[in-house]
Amino acid sequence: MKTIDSLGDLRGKRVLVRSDFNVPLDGTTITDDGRIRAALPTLTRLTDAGARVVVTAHLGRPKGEPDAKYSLAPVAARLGELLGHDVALAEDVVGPSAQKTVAGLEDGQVALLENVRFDARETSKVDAEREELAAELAALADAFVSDGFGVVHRKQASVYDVAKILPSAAGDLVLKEVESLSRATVDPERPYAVVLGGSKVSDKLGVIANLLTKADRLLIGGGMLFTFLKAQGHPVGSSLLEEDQVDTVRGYLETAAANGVEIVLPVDIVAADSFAADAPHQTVPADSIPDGTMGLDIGPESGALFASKLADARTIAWNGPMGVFEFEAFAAGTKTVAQGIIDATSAGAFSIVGGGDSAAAVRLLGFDEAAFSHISTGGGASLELLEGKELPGIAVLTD
Ligand SMILES: Nc1ncnc2c1ncn2[C@@H]1O[C@H](COP(=O)(O)OP(=O)(O)OP(=O)(O)O)[C@@H](O)[C@H]1O
Ligand SMILES: O=C(O)[C@H](O)COP(=O)(O)O
Repeated sequence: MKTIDSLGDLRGKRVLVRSDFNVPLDGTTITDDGRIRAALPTLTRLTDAGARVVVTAHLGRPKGEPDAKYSLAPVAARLGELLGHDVALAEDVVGPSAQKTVAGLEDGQVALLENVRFDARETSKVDAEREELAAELAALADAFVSDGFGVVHRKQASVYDVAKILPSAAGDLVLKEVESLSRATVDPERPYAVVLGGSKVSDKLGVIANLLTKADRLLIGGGMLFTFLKAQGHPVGSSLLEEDQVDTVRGYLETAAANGVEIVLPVDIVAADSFAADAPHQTVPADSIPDGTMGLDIGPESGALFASKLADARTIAWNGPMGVFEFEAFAAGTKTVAQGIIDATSAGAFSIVGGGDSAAAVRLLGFDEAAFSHISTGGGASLELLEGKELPGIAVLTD
């Protein structure tokens, strides 16, 4: 991959940086700023070099038009605090405000463009539409640095197309992530265990087919476990479910059995009456979730089972919390798995935590980040790398 050094002397140059600032928010309060902090090395390196830094990023999944709920204003404020000087936020993506903000930048200053997904062309499946937005972004800069590792699996204008127009390089975060994750993709030490959870079920079910050819054990928790339970013929109440994936998942179970890959499913579930922090709840066997209740965490027996399957692993990748860890009552499964991974790491395993929410869970639940071998800022991106896929936002930076 091309590095920032390859861009030459950047003093006085306008450098467009794609960062991943898709941080968890509670209203306008950032509940975990890990992704912003992870972006700082590249940003300060560029400002130290005298560049005029223009950052583009997304937040959430707005519908291709401005939506105040997804404004990057809280991010601009936090970034300014962390950098120690104000970060101007343009009111639009590439319009008059963006152009004026960039024109006002001095050497060594940083500005942020408003949520790039406020422009429908960013995520368009039509090449020409993305290319048009990429050209407008490129017109704001002299060079491009791709540093939003969490989004390099997206073939989007600010990630992929713009890199084809400007002299481009991978930022330090992207380089570090790719190097660390390669320990799990290039000849991993075995047993290799992958723990999957979270709520982006449709995104993540697809990765299982590929992981079945790479990992020795797959531990399934979080929102996707219910599609597995359903595939085994069990009731799941009103839990998260991808009904149209049930047959596919049944196929995964068969393939795993035929290939000698162990799929470990929870044996008990914490089922709640509703999706709320104070919802009445009970622990029930995984094969009999009562009607009208929803599974919001794996149960204690499952936690112990998962920990035992991690204890002798030599490589571990974890993506997605085991339950709704944001609510204290449903955080135990995620805590037990995090502790299991930490114990295995102390015993010599190489461990990767992937996913904005998983990394946030580790910090919010009070675990020491240094107790894991690598905490990735990427969710889908780290998973796709683990699957062995070529990521568009990486491929485009390769000579
Ligand atoms: N059983 C469940 N039902 C509903 N939501 C769940 C369940 N288990 C976990 N979650 C939710 O999953 C969310 C995290 O899922 P996600 O797939 O986004 O994780 P991630 O891969 O770490 O993050 P990202 O893809 O954003 O980097 C958390 O907010 C958590 O509350
Ligand atoms: O949170 C993430 O995983 C990245 O920021 C990508 O977001 P997306 O899944 O909405 O493309």
